[in-house]
Amino acid sequence: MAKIPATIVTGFLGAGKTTLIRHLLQNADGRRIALIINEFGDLGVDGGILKGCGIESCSDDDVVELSNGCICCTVADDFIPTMEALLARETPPDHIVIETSGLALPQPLVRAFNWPGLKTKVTVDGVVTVLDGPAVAAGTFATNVEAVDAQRAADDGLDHETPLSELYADQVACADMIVVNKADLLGNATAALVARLRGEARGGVQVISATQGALPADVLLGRGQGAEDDISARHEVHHHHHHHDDDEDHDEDHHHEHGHDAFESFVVDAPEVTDPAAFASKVADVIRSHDILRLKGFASVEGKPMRLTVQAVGPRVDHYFDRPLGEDARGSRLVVIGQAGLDRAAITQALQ
Ligand SMILES: Nc1nc2c(ncn2[C@@H]2O[C@H](COP(=O)(O)OP(=O)(O)OP(=O)(O)O)[C@@H](O)[C@H]2O)c(=O)[nH]1
Repeated sequence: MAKIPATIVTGFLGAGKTTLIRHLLQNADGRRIALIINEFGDLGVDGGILKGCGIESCSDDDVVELSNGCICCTVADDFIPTMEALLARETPPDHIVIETSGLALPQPLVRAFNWPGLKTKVTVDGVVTVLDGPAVAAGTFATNVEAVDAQRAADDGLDHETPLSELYADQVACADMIVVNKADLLGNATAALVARLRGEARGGVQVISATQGALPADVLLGRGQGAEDDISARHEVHHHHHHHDDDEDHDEDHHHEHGHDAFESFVVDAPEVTDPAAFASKVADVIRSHDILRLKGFASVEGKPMRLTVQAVGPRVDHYFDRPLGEDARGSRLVVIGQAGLDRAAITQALQ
C-alpha cells in the first residue's frame, strides 16, 4: 500500500499559514485533504476559521485539532494517536496537512514519522515554511513580535530563551519549500529577499513568493520528499552561504505576483526519448535554467514497450517505467509548472 503523503506547514504566528491552507483547501482539485492543527489554547482560532470555512470538499471531520500545546512535546501522547486514528478511518485521506503552531520546531515532528506505527503508512511529502516577507526583510521575523512572545510565555512546554532568530533559522533549515508570503506588502523588495533565502536554504529547496498564500496545490503537494529519512540534513542551522548557480539571474521579472495569475503551466509535446538518464539530466538542466517549479509527464523510450514516467520537483528528477504503453502514442508529453513569465518557446525547444 502506498504511504499517505503529509505536508507540514510551519512558520511564525501571523506569517500566513492559515491563509495558505485555506487557499489550498479551496483549490484541492478533488483531493481529500485531512488537516491537523496544533495550536495554543486561546490564542489559536485557526481551527474555527478552517472548520467554518464553508468549503465543500472540507468536512468538519477532516479538521483535527491538537490542543495540548507544543507539538514537539506531545508527539507521543497526542500527535501519534491522532495520526493513527486518521489512518484507521474507512476512507483515509489522500493527503494530510499539518499546521504547526508558530513556535514548534518542525524537526521533532518530522522525526515522529519514523515512529514504528506510522513509518509504514505515512511519509512527509514536504515541509513548507511560510515566512512573513516584510518581517523577515526587516529582521524582526514576525509582524507582531509581542504576540509571538505572548504565545511563547503561555506554554510551559516551550523553551522561552531561544531567540526568535534561531527558531527562524531552524524553520528555514527544515524547509523543502519556503514561501515568502505577503509579497503584496514587499513589492519590489520581494525578488531580493527570495534570492537571499535561496542562499540561506539547503540546496534544492524552492523559494517562492506568494500573496495570501495563493499557491497551486500542484506546487505545494506531491513533492515526495520523504523528509523523515533525511533528518540530519535538516537539523543544523547553517550560517554560511551556499552558492547556487541560479541565484543571480532572478531580477526584475518576478515582481507583481498576485493570486492565481502568478503561476502558469503548459504542455510540451516532444519526440520519443532515446536515453532515459540523459533525458532526465536534460530536464534537470532546463528546470534549473528556467526556474521551473514542477515538471511531470510521460514518455516512450525508443525500442521499449513500457511507459516512462518523469516527475521533477525543483532540480530533482525521478524517472521510472510504470506500465506498458498499450495504446498510447509514442512520444513525450510533459506538463511544466512555474511562476508566470516562463519562456515557453525556449523551454519547449530545450525539451525537444
Ligand atoms: N497583506 C497581506 N496580508 C496577509 C497575507 N497573507 C496573510 N495575511 C494576513 O496576515 C494575517 C495572519 O495570517 P494567518 O494566515 O492567520 O497567519 P498564521 O500564520 O496562520 O498565523 P497563526 O495561525 O495566528 O499562527 C491575517 O490577517 C491575514 O489576512 C498576504 O499575503 N498579504
